[in-house]
Amino acid sequence: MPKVIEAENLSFSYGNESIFTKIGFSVYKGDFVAVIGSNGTGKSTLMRIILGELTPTGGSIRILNQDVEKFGDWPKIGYLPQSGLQSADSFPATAEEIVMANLFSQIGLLRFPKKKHRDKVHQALELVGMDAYSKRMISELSGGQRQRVMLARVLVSDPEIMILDEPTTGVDAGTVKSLYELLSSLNRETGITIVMVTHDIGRASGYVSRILSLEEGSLEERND
Ligand SMILES: Nc1ncnc2c1ncn2[C@@H]1O[C@H](COP(=O)(O)OP(=O)(O)OP(=O)(O)O)[C@@H](O)[C@H]1O
Repeated sequence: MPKVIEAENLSFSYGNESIFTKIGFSVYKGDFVAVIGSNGTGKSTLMRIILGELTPTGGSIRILNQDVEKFGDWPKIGYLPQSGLQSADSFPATAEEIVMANLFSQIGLLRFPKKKHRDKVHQALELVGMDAYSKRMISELSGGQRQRVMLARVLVSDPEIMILDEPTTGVDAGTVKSLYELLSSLNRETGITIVMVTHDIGRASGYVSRILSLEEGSLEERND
């Protein structure tokens, strides 16, 4: 399988605080990778480096065969940041609008969505089991329902790679299971590559194909 993310000798520091040193890993097309590690070991930092939001202090990172600083095809990468919409209590938008917002690069900011865009939004909401809530204000949804809407928002642009930073935060055990099942079936059926930061490896390990562990500045593949 081709490599879709490749890190070599990657180091990162915030000022004098070294977060990791000379780590290396590859993610292959169709992988479902869990990234685990204790609080503060740099998992979110690593995701933000993959996304080109932070510049490494050493080494290189390539995404879809291009150096990340030259990469321009960001619609192919879907990102669900940590605690995406958990605190959006007064956010004045419906579920449908939140998902649609991720299509504006295709629609054009000042144009109106066409039927094909509306259909895509509904398909994405249906995929995560939230189409019945499409007209609901996001502030009127539970934490788990918001997380599903955020996943639909990532999925609507048909990304090749999804980067999910703790997608199950604030989600009850039953919903966690169905979210993992959903991710796993998307991964198997569409071949989408998923990189997911999680603290919940106990439950996630049954669904993911590989586990990368970031501890004390080093990254290792776990085979359990
Ligand atoms: N903008 C920043 N400036 C300085 N230090 C930062 C910044 N962001 C994060 N840090 C520090 O870098 C370290 C790694 O943070 P990061 O958020 O990447 O960890 P994490 O592994 O995702 O943690 P958690 O599991 O708690 O979400 C932490 O010690 C954190 O305090």
